Amino acid sequence: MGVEIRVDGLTKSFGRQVIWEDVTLTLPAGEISVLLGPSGTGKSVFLKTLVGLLKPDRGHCWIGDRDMPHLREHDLYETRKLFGVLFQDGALFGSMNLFDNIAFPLREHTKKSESAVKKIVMEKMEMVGLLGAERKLPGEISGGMRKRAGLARALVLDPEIILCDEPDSGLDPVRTAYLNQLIVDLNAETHATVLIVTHDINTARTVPDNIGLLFRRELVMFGPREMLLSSDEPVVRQFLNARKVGPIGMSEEKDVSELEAEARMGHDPGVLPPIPPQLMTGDGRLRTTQRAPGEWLRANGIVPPPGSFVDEAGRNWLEEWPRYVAERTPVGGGR
Ligand SMILES: Nc1ncnc2c1ncn2[C@@H]1O[C@H](COP(=O)(O)OP(=O)(O)OP(=O)(O)O)[C@@H](O)[C@H]1O
Repeated sequence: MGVEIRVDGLTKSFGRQVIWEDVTLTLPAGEISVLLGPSGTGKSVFLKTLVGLLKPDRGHCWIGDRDMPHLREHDLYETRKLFGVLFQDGALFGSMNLFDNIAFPLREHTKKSESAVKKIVMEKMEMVGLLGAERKLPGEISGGMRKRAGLARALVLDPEIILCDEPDSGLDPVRTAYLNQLIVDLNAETHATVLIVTHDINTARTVPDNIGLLFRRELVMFGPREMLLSSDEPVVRQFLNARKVGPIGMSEEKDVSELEAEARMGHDPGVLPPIPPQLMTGDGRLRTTQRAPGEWLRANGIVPPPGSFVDEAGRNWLEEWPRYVAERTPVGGGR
């Protein structure tokens, strides 16, 4: 079962450059969260700080009763084993074939026999669709395959927490859809707590239980997917709807004159598009952390935009949900 991560008052700077200040949020155990933000707002720095690769200036990051920034080297090393991290470029060793790359954490952190290592590596390679590519070098395969190999490597220690830094960058939309499905299925199976950094708005809108947005050195908002998808907050609205109108400009933020010009031109943020149904497991199983469509909106008295929760096949999930749940029991609970 995944673990909760509580981030409290986290602040990070490099020299005089403050990256973000006073970030406070809770990543609920077993849920999928997405972190968004314009380029350079420190999303990768945030992931590296969570896993203890970077030290914050101040603040806490609690994994259970362990506060990552304040652990001694040995405890930090041990706690890191709870994490599986998919770095932006897959971070594979160029001189090792895929099998050895994926086996690396097992050989490094466990005393498993080579036959046990082989069994786990092959299982994870099958999971990400890489069987048959064991002997290939990272330089001989496509970017999408490298991502999947990076993901397989992140999974070999059966992590409680999975951090993915732009898993979809450089992937075509079809491969992105497959990877998103893989992450949702994995989460259902293992109950790992997942945090994904992405620029892909479709991923952000459909995959997570929660969404957070970094902008202007702070966490503007973090909460349930439906809360951000129905938010009036200009930055959140602009980002989640990929619009030009709003506070975010080409070089991070627009200045006052640009915003005044937009106002004079009569640009308005427009109507909210329909809220899409959340991506569910590939084989129709129910995740234990899955919330009912529209649950957060109903609890907060918000009427969703017309057409919300209708999928590509025209099914309305607000109506389908009770029957769907009645036919299923939640899946997983892996460990
Ligand atoms: N080790 C480091 N030393 C100094 N500055 C750093 C270091 N790592 C990151 N930075 C700076 O921190 C800022 C945030 O970088 P980061 O890569 O986290 O942004 P990001 O939001 O992930 O961007 P993108 O979406 O483009 O990947 C950048 O200005 C970067 O130059």
